Amino acid sequence: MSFLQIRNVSMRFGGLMAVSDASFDVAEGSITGLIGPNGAGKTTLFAIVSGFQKPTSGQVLWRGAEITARPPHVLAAEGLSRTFQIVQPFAGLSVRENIAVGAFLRHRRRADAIALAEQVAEQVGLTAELDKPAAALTVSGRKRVELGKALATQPKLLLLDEVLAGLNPSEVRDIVPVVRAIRDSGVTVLMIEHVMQAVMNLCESVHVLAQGRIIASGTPAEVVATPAVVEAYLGHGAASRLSGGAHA
Ligand SMILES: Nc1ncnc2c1ncn2[C@@H]1O[C@H](COP(=O)(O)OP(=O)(O)OP(=O)(O)O)[C@@H](O)[C@H]1O
Repeated sequence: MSFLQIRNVSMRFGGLMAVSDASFDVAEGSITGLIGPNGAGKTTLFAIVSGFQKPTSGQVLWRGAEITARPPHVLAAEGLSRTFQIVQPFAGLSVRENIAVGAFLRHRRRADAIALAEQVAEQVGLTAELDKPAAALTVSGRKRVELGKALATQPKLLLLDEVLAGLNPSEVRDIVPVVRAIRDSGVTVLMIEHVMQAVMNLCESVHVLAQGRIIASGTPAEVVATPAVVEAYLGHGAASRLSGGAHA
């Protein structure tokens, strides 16, 4: 049985099919990538999987049970959490308190939530920043807080929406092992990512969305060598131009 199954999911906004008949599976214990050009429908698909949006049609199954349109807080309690592309820490709260917001899902007592937050802060490399106001952190620090907040809900499946966007190459190199360690601790990861260096390093399998459709699935090396993927990113005819088969 697949851990997560996305079955023929479509999402229409007026005349626009943001996601069109998308199907793919995520294996338990994997780091799976979801890539594609801007506007391909990746965030919309995440919103559907995490219960923030109800698809026009199709189903999401998790551990064999249908979870389509189950509310986000119910899914979080069941072990499915997500991060957001635009990170918005609670500005008046410290890093410790921000991460504890996630931990309160599992603990009623403040002391317990804070203890879990401190444990998670170590996992995401924020121990030295625990007392700082979250708003005082760099982009990279705020991304770690967002990751920590989701991790503090103790997910079994973690959806990461562009955690590496806006980071410089050395910051990306620093976060890649953090994501890998999260998976190694038993959390299945599905990540939207534009930073291909990280996708190549981290993901065992990748699904490519373009104009709402899954156009390729495979290992990172397989999908980047797929002509349809090259064309989705670089335009019609790009694949044959790159391989020297035609002249622009
Ligand atoms: N609530 C909405 N109402 C109308 N159109 C929407 C809505 N949400 C997304 N869209 C449209 O759906 C399409 C897919 O958007 P989505 O944000 O899912 O793409 P994406 O692949 O995540 O893009 P990016 O990589 O730029 O974040 C876009 O054309 C977007 O404008």
